[in-house]
Amino acid sequence: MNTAAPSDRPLKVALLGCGVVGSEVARLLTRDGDELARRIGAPIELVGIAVRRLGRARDLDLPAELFTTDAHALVARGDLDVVVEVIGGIEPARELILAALEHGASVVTANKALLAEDGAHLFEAAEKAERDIAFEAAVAGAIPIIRPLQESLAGDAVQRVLGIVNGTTNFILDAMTTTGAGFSDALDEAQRLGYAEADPTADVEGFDAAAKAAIIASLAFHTRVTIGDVHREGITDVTAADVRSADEMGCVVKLLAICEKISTPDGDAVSARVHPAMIAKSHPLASVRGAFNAVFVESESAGQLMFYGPGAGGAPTASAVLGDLVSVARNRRQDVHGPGDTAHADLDVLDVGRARTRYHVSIDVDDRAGVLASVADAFAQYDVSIKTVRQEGHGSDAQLVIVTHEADDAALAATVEVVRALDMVRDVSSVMRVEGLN
Ligand SMILES: NC(=O)C1=CN([C@@H]2O[C@H](COP(=O)(O)OP(=O)(O)OC[C@H]3O[C@@H](n4cnc5c(N)ncnc54)[C@H](O)[C@@H]3O)[C@@H](O)[C@H]2O)C=CC1
Ligand SMILES: N[C@@H](CC=O)C(=O)O
Ligand code: NA
Repeated sequence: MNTAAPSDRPLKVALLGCGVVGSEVARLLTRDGDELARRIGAPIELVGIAVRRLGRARDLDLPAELFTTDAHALVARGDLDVVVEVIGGIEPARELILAALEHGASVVTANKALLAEDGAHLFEAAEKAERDIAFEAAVAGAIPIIRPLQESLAGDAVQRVLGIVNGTTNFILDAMTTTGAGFSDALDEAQRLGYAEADPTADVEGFDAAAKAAIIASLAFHTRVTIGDVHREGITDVTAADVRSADEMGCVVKLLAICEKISTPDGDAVSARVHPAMIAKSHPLASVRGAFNAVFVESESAGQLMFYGPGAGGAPTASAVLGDLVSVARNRRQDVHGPGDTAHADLDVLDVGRARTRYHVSIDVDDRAGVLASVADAFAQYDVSIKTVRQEGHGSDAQLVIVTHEADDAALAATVEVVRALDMVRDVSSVMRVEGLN
């Protein structure tokens, strides 16, 4: 175990993974090593890079001896100060991080999937080893959001966080909205640009955003939220018609992560959900384009804050990784460690049915007398109040487009079931939540 407090000796760093993010970290670490050493107060030495295959053409000017396929042996050297994990996925990333901490290294990771599934275990291991685990890159790429939640807002009471936290899906929805691009062409381009996860299902089905929502909710509300607690819907069912309807209402469609603290008769609880939503063009999140991300935080004393910037891609993510590297290396040098985990609030996580928002519902109907009254009755049955209703098309193309006032998710879901069963209703073709509209 590396117990020595390094004062002037070089800090030894190992890199696990040399893909989109890892290769950019290695490149910047090599190029800017002297400047980073001045910022840390000690030289840094990249002592090893774990890769899956040796000999792959990598555009890096580094000696071949640095590369190894034995990541386990690398983290077990016993003389490392910092291990940077950018392999991704659950295993072997988890066992490598735990071994790194056990051998006395602090850890920097971009691995939201692992943090959202088993963060508690990693934080506990870091605490026991008296080392840091830093993960700014895990949420919203280059945007500083982890540190603001952990430190800058530590004296405030965060009430709600609304974010666009997945670059790939924002890139796809933006392309569908602005150029009319098809879903799969836009996804191919996002993959080519290095935004997508190794398996892009994680992006388009909302798993990546749900992992980030779990991390945000845990930090914002000082509690434990795992990915399994987050209601998740992806963007694969969003159609060109949804995008058009949103536009007609003065909205755009975005994949949102929404984390809220909710008062219940039994005390405070949290809710975390990820789903596509129509958001008013006047809302600051509506203007987030391409692979950019933004996180909108509402807190008691600060009011509204927005954090905005590049949310994905090799260089932006490497920026966050290197920021963490400097920070944990400074701590190593002084033999101290950072704030660690605060999950003392121990709040219940509410089912999505308890979340309240507004809805846009498109219903394909028979164009005949009484249909509007029957549909309105179904909404009234569950106390879902209608704000606007309009009819589009005629005859076999008739459609009712309803926008509701705020209602419980469970009440809306029950209403939709009843509407779907009406014999004048051919289909409920789209149900989408609406945010940020007055
Ligand atoms: N690409 C992006 O924009 C962002 C990625 N992240 C996260 O950063 C991490 C890395 O992502 P990318 O670089 O995009 O993925 P990537 O798939 O390009 O790179 C991962 C690399 O790890 C290597 N690898 C897999 N198993 C290994 C093992 N056992 N030993 C050594 N190397 C191994 C793979 O061969 C690959 O080269 C993931 O956790 C991802 O979620 C976070 C923010 C943004
Ligand atoms: N695949 C992710 C990468 C960053 O976290 C995304 O698209 O946002
Ligand atoms: Na970040």
